[in-house]
Amino acid sequence: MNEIADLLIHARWVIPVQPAGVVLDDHTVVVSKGRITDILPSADARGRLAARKVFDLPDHVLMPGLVNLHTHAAMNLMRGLADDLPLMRWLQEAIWPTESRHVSAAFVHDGSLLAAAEMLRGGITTCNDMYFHPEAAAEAFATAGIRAVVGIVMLEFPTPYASDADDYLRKGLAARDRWQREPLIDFAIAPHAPYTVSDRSFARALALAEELELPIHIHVHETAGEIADSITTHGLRPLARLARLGLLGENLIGVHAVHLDDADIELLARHNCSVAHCPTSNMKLASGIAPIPRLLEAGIRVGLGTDGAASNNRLDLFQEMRHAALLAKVGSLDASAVPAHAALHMATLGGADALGMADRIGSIEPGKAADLCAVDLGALHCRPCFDPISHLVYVAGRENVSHVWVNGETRVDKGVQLLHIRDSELLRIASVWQTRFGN
Ligand SMILES: CSC[C@H]1O[C@@H](n2cnc3c(O)ncnc32)[C@H](O)[C@@H]1O
Ligand SMILES: [Zn+2]
Repeated sequence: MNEIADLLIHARWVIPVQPAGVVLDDHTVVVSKGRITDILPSADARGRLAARKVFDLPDHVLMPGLVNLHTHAAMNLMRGLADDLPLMRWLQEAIWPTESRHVSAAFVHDGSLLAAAEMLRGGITTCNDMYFHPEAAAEAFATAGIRAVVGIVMLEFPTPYASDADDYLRKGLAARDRWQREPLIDFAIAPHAPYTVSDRSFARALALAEELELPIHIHVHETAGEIADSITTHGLRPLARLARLGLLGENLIGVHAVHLDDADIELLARHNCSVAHCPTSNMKLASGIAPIPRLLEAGIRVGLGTDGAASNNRLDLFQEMRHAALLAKVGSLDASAVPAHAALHMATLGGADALGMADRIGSIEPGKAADLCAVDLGALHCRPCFDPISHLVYVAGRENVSHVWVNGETRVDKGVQLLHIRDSELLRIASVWQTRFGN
């Protein structure tokens, strides 16, 4: 007699992502104790296997949960506050002054909870976050039941959260100690950017990342101005400076990486760094077009990020997949650049690999965590469907996400509100902050 599984998910198509480009017709994914235990034809599974819960998804793709490789979740509370500005004016004239007035542990908790709900409903099961008060973000992510890598953030200048670089690290490490036993929460060292962190503080960040075996999550080469300023101040481009400081390595996730010359790409490849590509944020802040086809050609691992809701303004990885594919084509004048399967890989296994989590998440393979997303392609705008991978990138949107599971737990069912947090409560939280912002 077979053991009873926890979940059986029968889907019209299963797209495991690994092996690349494979689409399994009418397959079933079996889940027990939070892990994927088998993937087999539904004709073999039906009638032979039993489970506590069975999902029949006759018009759906079942795919790995999406990995948001770069976000500032709490910035959901600043969505639409400052649009149509370039990065440095956006930060210096609008965002940093607002953050210094409003950011608190409560702000970060509430904003991160709203962001987690938005992400889960859009099929995102893991996020790599960078923001103040990581202890409050971790609490919100744990409550929402999203997998998260929480940044131990670090800046040189004082904010209401911390007084100097050492204080940021001390507080971030205390958050890590407190949340270390929570299975969905991991940590990274997150120095904000080369232009806000000193050589001395980078040395401390590196020592900690090495000692604790943590990823390093940093904005880098986002604008042309950042590079010119670094040459003036340090006599080096930012990536060359980070290389000299010993920061470049397989655990480094460089966010944006828009303005790269051949030597920068060679540095990233030689040190086996990865890149978080944020196409929508790069367009909205007019930062530029990241040379993703050249990075992929050089063997650099690339994942996709939304950035925060104040520079995107959606936490929507379906949008990022589409923008990544389209922007690569227009940037290289090559219609074959970043085909649909490459965009899907970046949004799943590429992000997992960058986080050092490819053994746990990012694809549908036996032994991995059951972080899964079902997309209903039964709608009129998705028919006919000749290639479900093409439809995921070029046709479907987050509104077509019907089900989401994290570690085998159902978080979203039939696209309706999160199962364990009421929309009415989330809307109440959003309106409290809107009032505090004076609107
Ligand atoms: C220290 S917490 C993170 C810090 O980063 C700011 N931020 C948000 N988006 C960007 C971006 O695209 N480039 C640089 N910095 C960014 C955010 O407002 C926080 O201050
Ligand atoms: Zn960012």
